Amino acid sequence: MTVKNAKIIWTEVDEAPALATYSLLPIVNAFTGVAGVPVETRDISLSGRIIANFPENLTDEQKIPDELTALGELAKTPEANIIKLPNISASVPQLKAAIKELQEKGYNLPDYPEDPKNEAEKEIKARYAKVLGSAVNPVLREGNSDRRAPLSVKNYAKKFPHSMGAWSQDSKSHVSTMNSDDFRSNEKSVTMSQATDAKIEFVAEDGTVTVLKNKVALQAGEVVDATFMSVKALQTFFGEQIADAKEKGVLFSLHMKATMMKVSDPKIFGHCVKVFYKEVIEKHADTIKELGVDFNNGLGDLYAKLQNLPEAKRIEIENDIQALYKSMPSLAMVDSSKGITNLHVPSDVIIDASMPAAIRAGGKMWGADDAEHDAKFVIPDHSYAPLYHATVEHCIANGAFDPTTMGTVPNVGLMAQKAEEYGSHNTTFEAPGNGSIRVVDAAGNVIHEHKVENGDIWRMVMVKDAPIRDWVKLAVNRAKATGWPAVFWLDETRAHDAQLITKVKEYLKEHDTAGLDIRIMNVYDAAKFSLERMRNGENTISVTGNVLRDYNTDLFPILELGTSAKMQSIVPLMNGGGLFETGAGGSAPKHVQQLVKENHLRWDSLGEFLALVPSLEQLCTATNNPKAKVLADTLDQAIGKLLDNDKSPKRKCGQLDNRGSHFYLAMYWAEALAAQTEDADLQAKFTQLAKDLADNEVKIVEELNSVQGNPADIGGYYRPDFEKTSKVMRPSATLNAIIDGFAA
Ligand SMILES: NC(=O)C1=CN([C@@H]2O[C@H](COP(=O)(O)OP(=O)(O)OC[C@H]3O[C@@H](n4cnc5c(N)ncnc54)[C@H](OP(=O)(O)O)[C@@H]3O)[C@@H](O)[C@H]2O)C=CC1
Ligand SMILES: O=C(O)CCC(=O)C(=O)O
Ligand SMILES: [Mg+2]
Repeated sequence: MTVKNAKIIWTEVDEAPALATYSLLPIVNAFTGVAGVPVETRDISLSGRIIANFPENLTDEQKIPDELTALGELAKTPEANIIKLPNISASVPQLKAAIKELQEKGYNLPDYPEDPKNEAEKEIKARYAKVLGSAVNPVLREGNSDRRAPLSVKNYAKKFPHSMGAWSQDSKSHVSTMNSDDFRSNEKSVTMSQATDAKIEFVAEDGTVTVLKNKVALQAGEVVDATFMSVKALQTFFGEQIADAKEKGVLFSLHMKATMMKVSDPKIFGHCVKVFYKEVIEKHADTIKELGVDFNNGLGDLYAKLQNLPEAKRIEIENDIQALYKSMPSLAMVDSSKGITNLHVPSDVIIDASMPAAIRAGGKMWGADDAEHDAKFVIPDHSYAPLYHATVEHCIANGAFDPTTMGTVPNVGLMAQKAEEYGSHNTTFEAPGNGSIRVVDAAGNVIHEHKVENGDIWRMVMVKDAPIRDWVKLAVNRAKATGWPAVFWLDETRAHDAQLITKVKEYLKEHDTAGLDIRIMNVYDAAKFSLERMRNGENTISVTGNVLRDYNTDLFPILELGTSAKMQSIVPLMNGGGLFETGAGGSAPKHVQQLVKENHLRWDSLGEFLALVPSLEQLCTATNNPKAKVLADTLDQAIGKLLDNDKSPKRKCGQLDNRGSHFYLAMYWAEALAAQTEDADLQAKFTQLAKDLADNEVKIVEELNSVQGNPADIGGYYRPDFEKTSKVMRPSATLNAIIDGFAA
């Protein structure tokens, strides 16, 4: 069946993947163009989304339509064929920086009102809230996730193993987590027997009722949880962990997901900053209040606002901060040369990437002395901390993993329709006082109720029935396709998981599971089981909820492949169609800094290459265009050759980088198209291109590599200048002439 308007949508995003697109997309367009495969771009970058939300302030030329909302709608239809590159999930400091850059570029945008004073400012803040945090992925993810390392990629890691830091059996590194009064222990969960419109209310101690959320539509069969983090317990926990890190002589580090959990986690982060810097904050309480410092934005917010003080006062506070460090444990650093600590910005240390990086490095993080040290990894809530606890424990006992012999742990993740915690932004609240917070159905029955204290972080979390059923199906399919054990990481002693286990058992009955090894294990046991098998070279599918989907798909690939950029990430959409995510990593801000400094971009576009294959296959089916299938098959061969010949970008300036790897992909792809005989027309067209690229290989690589070593001007960070960036990302006149000539 052909699908109307079928085309491939390539998303324009931020930072390193956006820069890579400047080089890669002209090549992709040239190849798809001659095969009649339509590829269109949509701007869902942070700056693009900001611009789209304030049309009335802008000139016609500056305006951008709301592409994200349109793509969100598209993702609910069978036509969807979206290649989704990683984008910035902005913290408040990043959002403010992006607004400032746009203002300087002549966009008449309002400042971000941190503390709105009137209705107009409240409205502006609400509009900016739409682009804050993880605002893109949950909108597009209308399906569950299938992330894995293709065999060719696994073989590449075996042939060209990445470095792994050594683990010592004397390592003092460890995970610290709460054991009571956190989200995990306070959780209550039910499965709705019928649909209702629920309300969330705060009932003060004097009985006054305040509505926190007027209407939450709940479906029959939906799993609905409520829980809270006690702020008193959290503060006590932070105090204890700071003292313990000092006593054990390890770095203190905090690992949160303040980007995706944009309401709860910045608050938890803020409490940690306030406990760590308590002495200074108390001593200068009046000044800090006057400055309007918001510690949820990190210590960096204090440093930024100190600039508004008279010099003597500023220096006094800065000196007090330095003096405080003498009595505190050393902090893990993000950039020791610039004095940026783990507690400076809530989006610098993001747990899914930060914990695997530390584990890969032998359980170490960087200290202020620019050396690696053992660390305390603080992960306050204990729902998912056992994953890292088990991994650290396993590595201390058994040493680092060996990429040449280890097995693989792919993931089937429950993600669709804003599943679980990652969809809870609109239903997370700070308790406005002492009392209780309750969820009440349309008939007035209480679904959940918790006694809370002022400032406690309460949230309601939902997952719908249809995504759960689809997730079980996907897990069974993957187990059948591989013959590997599939483990549902669910804990019968956790309220939410107990509801899910009932459903999983029910939905498994819908499939023929004879001969399959399907298990249900809690997080710690599942991690231990998978790690042990992985060490023995055995493969185990992890079937998890949304948070562990995120954590596992960075942790295991970073250990197995050195980076999650080499993952294949497919989201079969529930209404048909596909979302093809590129890798499982982020937008790598460090890579942009390197490009700007020395014109070397080490971003690996393998994720983009891998995403394009199933996207082309889907387009072939949707449009009945067999040429798209030929493109897909030959691209797959080209990727294999690229890996085999190790033409992936290297890390150091002067070596082959992102641009050079794109050249090799083009050459190998053209060669494969020239060699195939299925489509004579494509064969004829690509034979000359393959020859032109091969004949000029030395010259092109020389042109691409010789520009490196000097600063590169891309005319912006959040909204780089198109012309300047094109020039930087397409520096080979020879390659450009060949590709543009072919496309013409
Ligand atoms: N799907 C999405 O949209 C996602 C978006 N994000 C966003 O990305 C930003 C950065 O997040 P962060 O947690 O630092 O994670 P990143 O994955 O961006 O960075 C961690 C490190 O991973 C390595 N890496 C990741 N992708 C690649 C690649 N394609 N090629 C080579 N190396 C790669 C780099 O390591 P090295 O230094 O060794 O080169 C990089 O510095 C944030 O704004 C975050 O919100 C994060 C995750 C997913
Ligand atoms: O949306 C985000 O902020 C990050 C997504 C992410 O880390 C993931 O899906 O792996
Ligand atoms: Mg992630």
